[in-house]
Amino acid sequence: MKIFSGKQIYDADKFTIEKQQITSEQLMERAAIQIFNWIHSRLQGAQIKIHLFCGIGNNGGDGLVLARHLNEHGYNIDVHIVNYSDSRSEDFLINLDRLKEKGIWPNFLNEDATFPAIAQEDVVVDAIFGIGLNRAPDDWVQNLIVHLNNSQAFILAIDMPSGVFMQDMVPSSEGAIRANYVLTFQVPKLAFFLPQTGVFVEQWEILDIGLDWEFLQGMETDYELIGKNEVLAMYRPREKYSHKGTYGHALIVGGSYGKIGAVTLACKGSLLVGSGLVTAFVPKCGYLPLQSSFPEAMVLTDSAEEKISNIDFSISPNVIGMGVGIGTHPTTAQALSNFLDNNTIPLVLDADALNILSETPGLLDKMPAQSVLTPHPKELERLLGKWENDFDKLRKVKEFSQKYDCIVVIKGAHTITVYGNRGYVNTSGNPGMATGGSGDVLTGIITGLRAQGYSALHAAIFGVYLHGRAADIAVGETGFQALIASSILDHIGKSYLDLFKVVEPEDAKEEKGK
Ligand SMILES: NC(=O)C1=CN([C@@H]2O[C@H](COP(=O)(O)OP(=O)(O)OC[C@H]3O[C@@H](n4cnc5c(N)ncnc54)[C@H](O)[C@@H]3O)[C@@H](O)[C@H]2O)[C@H](O)CC1
Ligand SMILES: [K+]
Repeated sequence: MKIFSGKQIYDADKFTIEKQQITSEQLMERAAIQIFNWIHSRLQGAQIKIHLFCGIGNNGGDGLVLARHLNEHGYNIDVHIVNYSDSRSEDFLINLDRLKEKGIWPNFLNEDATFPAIAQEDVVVDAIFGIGLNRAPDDWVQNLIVHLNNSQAFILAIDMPSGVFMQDMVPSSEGAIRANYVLTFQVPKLAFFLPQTGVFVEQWEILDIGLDWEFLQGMETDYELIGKNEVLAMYRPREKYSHKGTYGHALIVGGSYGKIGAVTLACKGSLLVGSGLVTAFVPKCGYLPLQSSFPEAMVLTDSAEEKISNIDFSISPNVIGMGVGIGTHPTTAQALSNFLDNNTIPLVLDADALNILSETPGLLDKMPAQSVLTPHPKELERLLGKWENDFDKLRKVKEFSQKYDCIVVIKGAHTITVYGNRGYVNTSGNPGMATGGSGDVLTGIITGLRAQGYSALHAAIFGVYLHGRAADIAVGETGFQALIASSILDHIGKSYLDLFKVVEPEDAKEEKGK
C-alpha cells in the first residue's frame, strides 16, 4: 500500500472533487460520516461524555460534522473550538453555522482560556490539526495538548494526532496528542511508522472516503507499506523439476571465539527460507559446534583458530552473508578489506562487518553494487554519522543508498528498507524480536532468498516481512519475553504458509495497525 505525502493527498482531494463533481464540503461530510459510523457502531448510543476539540481548518471541520451527527443521534457531546488562528477554512465555517442551526453553541477556547475538565472515563475526539499542520502549535495550544494527554481519557484522533507533522519531527515529546486510536483517511501516513512519531499512535485504521482510486494508483510515492499482498507479488514458487542446485548456494562468513552461534543462526535462516545449499566459513573453533548443531550446513574453516584472518574458499556461492559474530579485530578488518578487493559475489553485510566498513576509510567504495546492509540503529549511526530526527535519518539513508548503489535495511519496530529514493515500511514483527540473535537470523534469511534468485531489493523486503511474520506467529506460543531467535527460525515455515492463508473478516481486523 502506498504512503502519500501531504501534497499528494491534497492533489487527490482536488482531482476527486472535480471528477466526482462534488464540493469539498460534501467530501468533508462523507469523511466525517465514516468517523461517525465507526463510533456509533461501537458506542451504540451510550451516554459517555464525548469532548470534541476542533481546530479552525478542515480537520476541525471534520470534527464539527461529526459533532452534528453525534448530536442528531442523541450522544452526550461538548464541542470546543480551539481558536488558534483567524484564518478559518470555508468548510469549517459552513459546518459551524450548521451546528449552530441545530442549537449547539461550541465553547471557544482562546489563549487565556481555562481548559475544560475531562474525566478519565470520557472520550476525547482530537480534530485540532490534521495533515495541514505546518508549524509548531502556539504554546497555549501545546498546553491544551498536554492537558488532553494527561486526562487519561480515551483519545480518538481524526486523520492525524494533532501536533504530528506529515514530514517533520514533533518539536517536543509533549508537543502532540498521544492518540489511543487514529482514524485516518484513505491512506496510511509515514509518521505512524517512525520510532519518534509512531509513539503518538497506539492504533490506527484507514477509513475509505472514496478518493479517486485510479488517480492514487497512478501516483509514484516515496514510501510503500509492506504487508502480505505486497510480498505475495514477489514470491517465487518452487518448481516441480528442480533440484538443490536450482535454489542457489549461500555462504555465511563470520563468527569468532564465543560467537559461533550467530553463524549457526544465520545458516539456519538461509536454509529455512529455501536456499539449496548453505556453507559456513568460520574460524577453526567454529568447526565442531557447527557440524554438531546443524548437520545440514557445510563448514569451511579459516586458517586461524579464533577469528577470521583470511577469507579464502574454493567454492562458488552465489551470495555471501558477511559479518555475523565476526568481531572487529584488526586482522579481521584487514581480511575483509583484502577480500573486497577482488570480490564480485553479491553481499549481505551485517553486524561487525558494517562496523569495519564504517571505520576503515575507502572500504565502502569496494562494496559490489546492490549489496544489502542490515544495520541496527547504532551501526547505522556509525555508517552515516548523527541525524537530527527520523525524517533526517531517512534523507541521509537515501543519499547513502544512492551513493553506494546499495540497499539499506533500517532495523527497528517498523523496519524500513531503503533503495535509492524509495522506502519500504514493514508491517510484521513485534517487541519480542528485540533479543540477541534475531538480527543474525534476518541476515541468513536475506542471504538465503538472494541465493534462490530473488533480487537484492526483493530479498531484503520479503526477508524482513517473513522474519517479522515468523516472530508474530511464534509469539502466540511464547509471549514477548520468551521469544528467542530460535523461535523465529522455528516459525519460518509457518510464515511462508501464512502467505497463502485466506484472511477471514475477523482476522482482517487484527491485521490493521497495532
Ligand atoms: N482527502 C482528505 O484526506 C480529506 C481531508 N479532510 C480533512 O482536512 C484536513 C486537512 O485540513 P487543512 O485545513 O488543510 O489543515 P488542518 O486542519 O490540518 O490545519 C488547519 C490550518 O491551520 C494552519 N496551521 C498549520 N499549522 C498551524 C499552527 N501551528 N498554528 C496555527 N495554524 C496552523 C494551516 O494553514 C492549516 O491549513 C485533513 O487532515 C482531514 O482531517 C477533509 O475533511 C476531507 C478530505
Ligand atoms: K487530529
